[in-house]
Amino acid sequence: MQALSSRSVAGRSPCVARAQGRHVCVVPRAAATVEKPEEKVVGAAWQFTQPAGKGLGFYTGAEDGYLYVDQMRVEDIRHQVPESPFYLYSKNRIMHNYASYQQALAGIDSLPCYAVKANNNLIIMKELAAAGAGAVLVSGNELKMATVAGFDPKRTVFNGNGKLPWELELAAEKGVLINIDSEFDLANIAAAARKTGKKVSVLLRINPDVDPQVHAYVSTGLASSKFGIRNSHIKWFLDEIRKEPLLELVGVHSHLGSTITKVNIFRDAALIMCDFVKMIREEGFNLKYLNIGGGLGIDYSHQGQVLPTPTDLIDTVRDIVKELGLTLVIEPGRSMVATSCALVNTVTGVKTNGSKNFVVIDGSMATLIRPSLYGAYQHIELTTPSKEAVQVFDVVGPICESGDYLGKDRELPTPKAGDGIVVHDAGAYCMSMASNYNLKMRPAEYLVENGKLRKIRHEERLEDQLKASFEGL
Ligand SMILES: Cc1ncc(COP(=O)(O)O)c(C=O)c1O
Ligand SMILES: N[C@@H](CCCC[NH3+])C(=O)O
Repeated sequence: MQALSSRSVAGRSPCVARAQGRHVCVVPRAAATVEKPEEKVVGAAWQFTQPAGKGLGFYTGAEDGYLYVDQMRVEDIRHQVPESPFYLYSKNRIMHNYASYQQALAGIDSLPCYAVKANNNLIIMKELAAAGAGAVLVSGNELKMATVAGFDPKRTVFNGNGKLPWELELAAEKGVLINIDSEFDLANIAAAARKTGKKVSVLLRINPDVDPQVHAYVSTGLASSKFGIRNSHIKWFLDEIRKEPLLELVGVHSHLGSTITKVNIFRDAALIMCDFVKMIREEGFNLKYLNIGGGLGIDYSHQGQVLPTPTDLIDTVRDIVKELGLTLVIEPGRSMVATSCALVNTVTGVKTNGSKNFVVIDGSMATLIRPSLYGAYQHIELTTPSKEAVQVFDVVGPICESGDYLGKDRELPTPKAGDGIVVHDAGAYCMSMASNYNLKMRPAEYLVENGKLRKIRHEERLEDQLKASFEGL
């Protein structure tokens, strides 16, 4: 390993408790007025005005025990909103999370790209684009949506192991940075460049083969991964790129995985990438970008877990980026939006099978699949204080699958039909992974913004499904 590996990271701030998740504080109550869902013009970059923990995002009121979002009671919102379940977001929290990355990146050349796959709500994308974020995309439709949202295509990265010719042509046309994932992907990117006549800036996606210590389904940077090039073939890739006058190799990319909770993992990978950068430069390429992907985890446990912040993450690679004179590209998704949202559900009923108690709610694995798919924990609580007996419940949906659950073995005050119950940290990979299984309709989305409730996406209707089936009504 080269010089950097033996050095400690100068100026690294100690890990501090993440200012995310549930906070307890007293705030004045605001009435829940719903704004009409029509589009709003997005103004200049949003100014962050509230410090974390003071009515920022979701928290329990210390005096009344109600669940709040910013200054509004979730229970009041629930009574204003006709649909259930629905996703409820705090704009303050989203912009605070983005501002945390901006602050962390101070002092280095950087391109923070929001991973649209985490949440592709157009209004949320518009807010982040207006605040100056770039975007990381994995499909042509994400690119189209990002363009509508106002992201500058030249500040977007197109990633993926199965990019289609039409998607690559669109990306080439718009001047998007494109990651090379394999031999065939390189051939397709070159073909797109030739077809459009555009010069394309490309990055090589390299697997540093560092274990991110996460669920196998969200681990992406090992040598065994389906993503990225074969490292042993790197010279072949360089030779092929050299032969293509319309391709310019401008950087290297790695993405280790998601829900990562230790920043030394990012440093280990960055050091390996540093060796690749040096080797590629020696081959005569003028690299500008080191893209370390996304992957920073959040405290889903709500137990005050001490997790690294964006500053901890950036500080761990700061010296590497500076020494190499590169622009650092980051691709956060989860850590930008997860904590900004709760899925608000209604209790349908409570039952027992003799050995287990169940709270049956109207949300399900179709609305939010992470617990069913990964066994992921997302914190669950009632929207109102309760003096009912606390029991252990599985919180389940109505889908015709035994794997349809939102939480297992949760201690909750016994709720009754009609009560509000939320699944926390639902801003990332929840709505964007929702489905129509059992013909459940994907839910509406609401945003709390400046003390007001704004509908930012309609609930899907059965008519939409019938139209897609050429039937209409
Ligand atoms: C290439 C790439 N970049 C960025 C992300 C975003 O990751 P996260 O949401 O964990 O920050 C992902 C998803 O894991 C990804 O595959
Ligand atoms: N969908 C996953 C994350 C996948 C990240 C994309 N590579 C999750 O919910 O945790």
